[in-house]
Amino acid sequence: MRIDIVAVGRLRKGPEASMVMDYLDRFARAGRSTGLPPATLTEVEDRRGGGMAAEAEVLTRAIPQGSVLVALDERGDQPTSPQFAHRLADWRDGARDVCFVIGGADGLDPPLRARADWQVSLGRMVWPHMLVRVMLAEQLYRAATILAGSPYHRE
Ligand SMILES: C[S@@+](CC[C@H](N)C(=O)[O-])C[C@H]1O[C@@H](n2cnc3c(N)ncnc32)[C@H](O)[C@@H]1O
Repeated sequence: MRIDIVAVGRLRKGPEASMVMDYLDRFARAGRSTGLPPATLTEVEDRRGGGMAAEAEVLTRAIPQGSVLVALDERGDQPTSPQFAHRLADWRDGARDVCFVIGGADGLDPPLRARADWQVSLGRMVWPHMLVRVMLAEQLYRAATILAGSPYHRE
Protein backbone atom coordinates (compact mmCIF):
# COMPACT_ATOMS: atom_id res chain seq x y z
CA MET A 1 0.00 0.00 0.00
CA ARG A 2 1.05 3.57 -0.57
CA ILE A 3 -0.68 6.75 0.52
CA ASP A 4 -0.31 9.94 -1.49
CA ILE A 5 -1.67 13.41 -1.03
CA VAL A 6 -1.56 15.44 -4.22
CA ALA A 7 -2.43 19.10 -3.81
CA VAL A 8 -2.54 22.21 -5.95
CA GLY A 9 -0.19 25.00 -4.83
CA ARG A 10 3.07 25.23 -2.97
CA LEU A 11 2.95 25.66 0.77
CA ARG A 12 5.38 28.36 1.87
CA LYS A 13 7.18 28.01 5.19
CA GLY A 14 4.76 28.99 7.91
CA PRO A 15 2.29 27.62 10.46
CA GLU A 16 0.28 25.51 7.99
CA ALA A 17 3.41 23.89 6.56
CA SER A 18 4.70 23.13 10.08
CA MET A 19 1.38 21.60 11.07
CA VAL A 20 1.15 19.44 7.95
CA MET A 21 4.68 18.14 8.49
CA ASP A 22 4.03 17.57 12.20
CA TYR A 23 0.84 15.53 11.58
CA LEU A 24 2.42 13.59 8.71
CA ASP A 25 5.38 12.74 10.99
CA ARG A 26 3.02 11.65 13.73
CA PHE A 27 1.06 9.60 11.18
CA ALA A 28 4.24 7.92 9.97
CA ARG A 29 5.13 6.93 13.54
CA ALA A 30 1.60 5.88 14.59
CA GLY A 31 1.05 4.09 11.28
CA ARG A 32 4.00 1.74 11.80
CA SER A 33 2.21 -0.38 14.37
CA THR A 34 -0.93 -0.59 12.22
CA GLY A 35 0.69 -1.44 8.91
CA LEU A 36 -0.07 1.94 7.36
CA PRO A 37 2.77 3.47 5.34
CA PRO A 38 3.83 7.13 5.66
CA ALA A 39 1.92 9.52 3.41
CA THR A 40 3.77 11.38 0.66
CA LEU A 41 2.72 14.94 -0.12
CA THR A 42 3.16 16.11 -3.72
CA GLU A 43 2.44 19.72 -4.60
CA VAL A 44 1.58 20.60 -8.18
CA GLU A 45 1.19 23.89 -10.00
CA ASP A 46 -0.11 25.00 -13.35
CA ARG A 47 2.15 27.94 -14.21
CA ARG A 48 0.18 28.85 -17.34
CA GLY A 49 -2.85 30.04 -15.40
CA GLY A 50 -5.03 27.57 -17.28
CA GLY A 51 -7.60 27.23 -14.50
CA MET A 52 -9.18 24.10 -13.09
CA ALA A 53 -8.84 22.02 -16.27
CA ALA A 54 -5.10 22.69 -16.49
CA GLU A 55 -4.75 21.98 -12.77
CA ALA A 56 -6.61 18.70 -13.31
CA GLU A 57 -3.99 17.73 -15.91
CA VAL A 58 -1.06 18.31 -13.56
CA LEU A 59 -2.93 16.63 -10.71
CA THR A 60 -3.70 13.62 -12.91
CA ARG A 61 -0.02 13.25 -13.87
CA ALA A 62 0.88 13.12 -10.17
CA ILE A 63 -1.78 10.53 -9.20
CA PRO A 64 -0.14 7.08 -9.08
CA GLN A 65 -1.82 4.71 -11.52
CA GLY A 66 -4.21 2.26 -9.98
CA SER A 67 -4.69 4.25 -6.78
CA VAL A 68 -8.05 4.57 -5.14
CA LEU A 69 -8.81 8.22 -5.88
CA VAL A 70 -10.23 10.24 -3.00
CA ALA A 71 -11.27 13.81 -3.83
CA LEU A 72 -11.49 16.29 -0.99
CA ASP A 73 -14.59 18.33 -1.66
CA GLU A 74 -17.05 20.15 0.53
CA ARG A 75 -19.98 18.47 -1.30
CA GLY A 76 -18.74 14.95 -0.56
CA ASP A 77 -19.57 12.32 2.06
CA GLN A 78 -18.95 13.23 5.68
CA PRO A 79 -17.55 10.13 7.38
CA THR A 80 -16.90 10.08 11.10
CA SER A 81 -13.25 9.70 12.08
CA PRO A 82 -13.71 5.98 12.96
CA GLN A 83 -15.45 5.40 9.60
CA PHE A 84 -12.55 7.11 7.84
CA ALA A 85 -10.08 4.99 9.82
CA HIS A 86 -11.88 1.79 8.84
CA ARG A 87 -11.87 2.77 5.14
CA LEU A 88 -8.09 3.19 5.41
CA ALA A 89 -7.85 -0.21 7.08
CA ASP A 90 -9.93 -1.80 4.30
CA TRP A 91 -7.59 -0.36 1.65
CA ARG A 92 -4.59 -1.51 3.67
CA ASP A 93 -6.06 -5.02 3.98
CA GLY A 94 -6.79 -5.07 0.26
CA ALA A 95 -3.24 -3.84 -0.52
CA ARG A 96 -4.71 -0.85 -2.37
CA ASP A 97 -2.83 2.38 -2.99
CA VAL A 98 -4.74 5.52 -2.07
CA CYS A 99 -4.38 9.03 -3.40
CA PHE A 100 -6.09 12.04 -1.83
CA VAL A 101 -6.44 15.08 -4.09
CA ILE A 102 -6.96 18.65 -2.92
CA GLY A 103 -7.90 21.41 -5.37
CA GLY A 104 -6.73 24.99 -5.67
CA ALA A 105 -8.56 28.28 -5.15
CA ASP A 106 -11.20 27.44 -7.79
CA GLY A 107 -11.69 23.86 -6.59
CA LEU A 108 -11.29 20.55 -8.40
CA ASP A 109 -12.22 20.25 -12.04
CA PRO A 110 -15.69 18.58 -12.15
CA PRO A 111 -14.59 15.67 -14.44
CA LEU A 112 -11.73 14.86 -12.06
CA ARG A 113 -14.12 15.02 -9.12
CA ALA A 114 -16.58 12.80 -10.96
CA ARG A 115 -14.04 10.07 -11.54
CA ALA A 116 -13.02 9.93 -7.88
CA ASP A 117 -13.82 6.68 -6.10
CA TRP A 118 -14.83 8.63 -3.03
CA GLN A 119 -15.54 12.33 -2.43
CA VAL A 120 -14.89 13.30 1.15
CA SER A 121 -16.00 16.49 2.86
CA LEU A 122 -14.49 17.99 5.98
CA GLY A 123 -17.76 19.83 6.56
CA ARG A 124 -20.02 21.81 4.25
CA MET A 125 -18.13 25.05 4.66
CA VAL A 126 -15.28 25.79 2.26
CA TRP A 127 -11.84 25.80 3.82
CA PRO A 128 -8.66 27.29 2.37
CA HIS A 129 -6.77 24.53 0.59
CA MET A 130 -3.76 25.03 2.86
CA LEU A 131 -5.90 24.29 5.93
CA VAL A 132 -7.47 21.29 4.17
CA ARG A 133 -3.99 19.75 4.00
CA VAL A 134 -3.57 20.27 7.74
CA MET A 135 -7.00 18.77 8.47
CA LEU A 136 -6.45 15.76 6.22
CA ALA A 137 -3.01 15.11 7.75
CA GLU A 138 -4.58 15.30 11.22
CA GLN A 139 -7.35 12.86 10.23
CA LEU A 140 -4.76 10.42 8.91
CA TYR A 141 -2.92 10.62 12.22
CA ARG A 142 -6.20 10.26 14.12
CA ALA A 143 -7.12 7.25 11.97
CA ALA A 144 -3.82 5.53 12.79
CA THR A 145 -4.38 6.10 16.52
CA ILE A 146 -7.94 4.73 16.25
CA LEU A 147 -6.69 1.59 14.50
CA ALA A 148 -3.89 1.25 17.06
CA GLY A 149 -6.35 1.64 19.94
CA SER A 150 -4.37 4.52 21.44
CA PRO A 151 -6.28 7.12 23.44
CA TYR A 152 -5.82 10.23 21.20
CA HIS A 153 -9.33 9.92 19.73
CA ARG A 154 -12.19 10.22 22.22
CA GLU A 155 -15.85 9.85 21.41
C1 LIG B 1 -10.66 26.96 -1.53
S1 LIG B 1 -11.26 25.37 -1.87
C2 LIG B 1 -12.08 25.62 -3.42
C3 LIG B 1 -13.51 25.77 -3.25
C4 LIG B 1 -14.23 25.99 -4.56
N1 LIG B 1 -15.19 27.02 -4.39
C5 LIG B 1 -14.96 24.77 -5.07
O1 LIG B 1 -16.01 24.96 -5.65
O2 LIG B 1 -14.50 23.64 -4.94
C6 LIG B 1 -9.83 24.50 -2.37
C7 LIG B 1 -9.88 23.01 -2.18
O3 LIG B 1 -9.90 22.71 -0.80
C8 LIG B 1 -10.65 21.52 -0.57
N2 LIG B 1 -11.73 21.86 0.36
C9 LIG B 1 -12.17 23.07 0.75
N3 LIG B 1 -13.15 22.97 1.64
C10 LIG B 1 -13.34 21.64 1.84
C11 LIG B 1 -14.23 20.88 2.66
N4 LIG B 1 -15.13 21.45 3.44
N5 LIG B 1 -14.13 19.54 2.61
C12 LIG B 1 -13.23 18.92 1.82
N6 LIG B 1 -12.36 19.59 1.02
C13 LIG B 1 -12.43 20.93 1.03
C14 LIG B 1 -11.12 21.03 -1.92
O4 LIG B 1 -10.22 20.05 -2.44
C15 LIG B 1 -11.08 22.28 -2.76
O5 LIG B 1 -10.92 21.99 -4.12
